[in-house]
Amino acid sequence: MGTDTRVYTLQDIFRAAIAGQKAVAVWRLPNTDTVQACVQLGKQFTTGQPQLETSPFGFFFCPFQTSRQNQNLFIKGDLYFDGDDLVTAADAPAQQLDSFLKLLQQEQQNDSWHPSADDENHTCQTEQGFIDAVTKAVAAIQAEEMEKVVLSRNNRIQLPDQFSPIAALKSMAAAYPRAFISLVSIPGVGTWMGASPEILVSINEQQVFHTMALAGTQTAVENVADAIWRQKEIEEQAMVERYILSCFKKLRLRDYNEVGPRTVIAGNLMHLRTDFKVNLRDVHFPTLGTDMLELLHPTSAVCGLPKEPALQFILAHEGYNRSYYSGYLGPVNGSNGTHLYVNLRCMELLEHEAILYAGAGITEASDPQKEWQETQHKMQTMREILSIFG
Ligand SMILES: C=C(O[C@H]1C=CC=C(C(=O)O)[C@@H]1O)C(=O)O
Repeated sequence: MGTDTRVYTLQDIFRAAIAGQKAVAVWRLPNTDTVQACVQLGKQFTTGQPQLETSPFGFFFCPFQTSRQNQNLFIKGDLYFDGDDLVTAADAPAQQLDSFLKLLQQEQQNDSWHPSADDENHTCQTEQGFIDAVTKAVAAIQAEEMEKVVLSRNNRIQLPDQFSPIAALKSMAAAYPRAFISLVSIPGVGTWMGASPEILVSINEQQVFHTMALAGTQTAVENVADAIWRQKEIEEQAMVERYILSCFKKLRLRDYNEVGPRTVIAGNLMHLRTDFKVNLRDVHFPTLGTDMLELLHPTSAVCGLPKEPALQFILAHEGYNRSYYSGYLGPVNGSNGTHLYVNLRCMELLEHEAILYAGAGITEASDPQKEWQETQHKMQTMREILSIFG
């Protein structure tokens, strides 16, 4: 790896990536201050099932369900920005690196992004459509076709004239210190930003594997110790826990540490969360990250339980393509390890509009109107950021 001694800002790097038609990912891990970024110089982004242990450094961006249109993507870290320095990978293609550095030095002024294509993918469900789907889901659960299903929707809103992706990212980082903050922009694919509260799979520098069961939602109270949870949310979260435990069981892994459920804050909301950790050095299970990722996604926090009937219900009744919402994203084999988060509390950027995404866990005790309200509250996480631009 080589280090360019000139001082660049995150904005310089993002703008150069957009001007040069490069894929770029920017992220900030929870409870840290450093905003990191990586840029891929080549044009091949599609990848198969992520293999975490053997992957080069980069950033995965994977959909809820893979299809021809929504593939697993990988932004290889040809260039890495750690908040101060720009570092080049030893195998970065020399010619493309040269052109990129020229673009950087020219100081691009344009605050744009690789827009998502404005197609039928972005049809939005009406309030009545969502409520009808929830009503059908409750009936299907009562008929014992499944125990839980997560139904979601999207909503298009006009982007403010002054909108800037890097300014929005910085606002997210300041507003949501406990969230995983991200901005991903890929030519021909689109641009997504979000503030996720949910780890899917993470492996830190000490080789500690971490996943979590996050579910149950209510608006935040000042003191989390005062939070009172209804039976509905307790059961909803317990199902996610049960699902994670079933994945450990499939891998015959018994040596995990479980803490929770406890109440956690996520922006304007609170959730119930149970953390599961495994010391990979103790269990001698080097592929646990890859194996769990394959088993976990999509978890019952975004799909349902049992997984298959819940998935079929979603595909039949949601009425739109989730695309990369409720997929997963994050850096792999970086200086802080591998950190894949569920793509929640997010939005997709078209040229002049943002598409906000949110879902809610439906159980037999769900009230359709309340579930609609819950998706409104979840969309507030991104609305809040857009409102900063007036
Ligand atoms: C599906 C979403 O949230 C999940 C994560 C936490 C709580 C959830 C819930 O209470 O329904 C969802 O399972 C979303 O934010 O779009």
